[in-house]
Amino acid sequence: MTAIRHASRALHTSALTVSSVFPKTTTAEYAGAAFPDQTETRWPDLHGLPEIIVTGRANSGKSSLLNAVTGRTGLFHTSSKAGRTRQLNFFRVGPQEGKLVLVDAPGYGRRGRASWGELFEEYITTRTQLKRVYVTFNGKHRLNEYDEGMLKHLSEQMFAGTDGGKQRFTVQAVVTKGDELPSKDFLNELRQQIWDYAPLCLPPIVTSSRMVPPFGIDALRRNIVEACQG
Ligand SMILES: Nc1nc2c(ncn2[C@@H]2O[C@H](COP(=O)(O)OP(=O)(O)OP(=O)(O)O)[C@@H](O)[C@H]2O)c(=O)[nH]1
Ligand SMILES: [Mg+2]
Repeated sequence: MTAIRHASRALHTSALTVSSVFPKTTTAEYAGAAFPDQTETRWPDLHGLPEIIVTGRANSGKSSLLNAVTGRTGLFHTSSKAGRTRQLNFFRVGPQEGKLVLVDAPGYGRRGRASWGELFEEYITTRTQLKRVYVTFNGKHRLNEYDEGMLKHLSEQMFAGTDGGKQRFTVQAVVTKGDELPSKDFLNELRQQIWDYAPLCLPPIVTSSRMVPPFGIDALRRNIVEACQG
């Protein structure tokens, strides 16, 4: 069984191209969830498909971003009220049994909850198929202490538990709500702040899920496919 899983993982990853994962009509389907406050977390078994997870402050536009990435409007539930996503939601993307998995996380910060943070922590420390963590920053706001804490923490966790210093996952910044960015200088400030706290964080991709057509999404799709090839 394990051998079959390894073989199928090799198949999944060898053929990854942007057009094979995200064709004009992208196949994306709900593949399970992991819930906070469980005595033992039950993780969806997705046969080792590569995964990426999207985190960020509550209401920063994570779920809207994933709708844009999959070309949907309501696949990922969104709300103008912070705290809409309350569990880790797994979505398989790509034809047949899927090529990769997108994971939508609850938000952190003043409007987040400790148990959501614990679930995220368990995910990033144990999920071996995790390839890249995407951290979203609302283009209207400066980083706050929660963002700084998350960036520092991810910088440590990237290498945690690996003897030879092998990186367990990479971290990519994404500026959301780019339609509301006050200025280019503000973006440069955000970029600098991110690097101050996470020097290895990949430079921000600027996006807007609200613009028609959405902005920066092709770059993000390419980035996701590249992350999942590794
Ligand atoms: N202006 C603008 N608003 C956006 C954009 N993307 C999302 N929003 C709005 O931001 C709000 C929050 O969006 P969500 O996608 O639910 O944010 P989230 O980070 O998933 O929120 P939680 O799950 O509550 O943490 C909604 O009112 C969205 O319409 C964008 O690109 N531009
Ligand atoms: Mg959400």
